[in-house]
Amino acid sequence: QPSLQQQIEELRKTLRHHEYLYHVLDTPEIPDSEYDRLFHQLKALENSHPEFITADSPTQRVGAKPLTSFSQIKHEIPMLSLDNVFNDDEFMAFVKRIQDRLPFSTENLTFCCEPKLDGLAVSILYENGKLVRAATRGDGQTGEDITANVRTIRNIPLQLLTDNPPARLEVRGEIFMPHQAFENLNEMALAKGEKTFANPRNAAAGSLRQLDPKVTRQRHLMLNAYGIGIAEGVLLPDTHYDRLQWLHSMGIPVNKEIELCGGIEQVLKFYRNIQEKRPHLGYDIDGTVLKVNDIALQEKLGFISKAPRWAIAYKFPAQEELTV
Ligand SMILES: Cc1ccc2cc(C(N)=O)cc(O)c2n1
Repeated sequence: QPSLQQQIEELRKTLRHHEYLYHVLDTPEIPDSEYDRLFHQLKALENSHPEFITADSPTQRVGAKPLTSFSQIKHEIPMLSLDNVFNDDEFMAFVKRIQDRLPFSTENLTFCCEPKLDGLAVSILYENGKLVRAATRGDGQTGEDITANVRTIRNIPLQLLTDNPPARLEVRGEIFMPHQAFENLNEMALAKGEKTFANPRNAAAGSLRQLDPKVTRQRHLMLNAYGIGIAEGVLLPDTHYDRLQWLHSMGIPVNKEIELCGGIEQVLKFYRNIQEKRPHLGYDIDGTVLKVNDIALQEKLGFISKAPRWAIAYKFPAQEELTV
């Protein structure tokens, strides 16, 4: 007969596994009713033995009580924004500037290409695999502490799914509100005579800046990771794409449209392909993000005053207000 603590730990492990399957892989193996049964079993055990409750338990997603204000967080590594291009020629000029700065002829530079989600950039810090802090990008140097709100977002793991987590790992990503959640939110707001949001990005921003996590929890936000900031006690893969796959393997959600493109033609093909898919992705994007895949090259290229030399956002032409 396993001890009470073993039963609790076993239930937590099972629930984390099913959260990962459902929220990150989109491949649930049990019906929601079974997940709820396990969740309530854990909740009951923890309620009858509160001394065993830990902050990283799946039951601890919603913060205790609302905050009265947000504290500030200084980013140890600045969160920079991206330079933009708006047509093929400008993109090709971007690539040429890169090639002029790299010694060898880089005819076929490999780019890691992804849709540019239209949400809010955040920083999420894991220490020894446990989510300890989350912050908005803010002005790039200082952001707001939104840890309690981020903990309520279902596809963000409270604990990394790995047996040997890095001492410190800062995940950077975009938090967004899918179209379905946005429509439901505005429908309910209308029904209650409350104000509606103009677009999913504003709705996500408003939902993250809630002082009461119980409100944030109802907003069905999602994260897609796009990079790594602080990384201590771990040897990172040496390409951007492999780093994203590594995050994904530990339970961090990554956008499934991301792919590697060798050379300008393939990148432009990716851009047009995402533009075609845009109307039915189920969430707002405002372009693509194209990054030199090789980390050593990224480091060689460095940053211009405010943005990396090694990455560019190739935006879509401005569209009349998105009718979601
Ligand atoms: C470096 C950087 C900065 C902002 C970003 C923003 C997005 C985005 N909005 O999806 C994706 C990225 O790969 C980004 N990468």
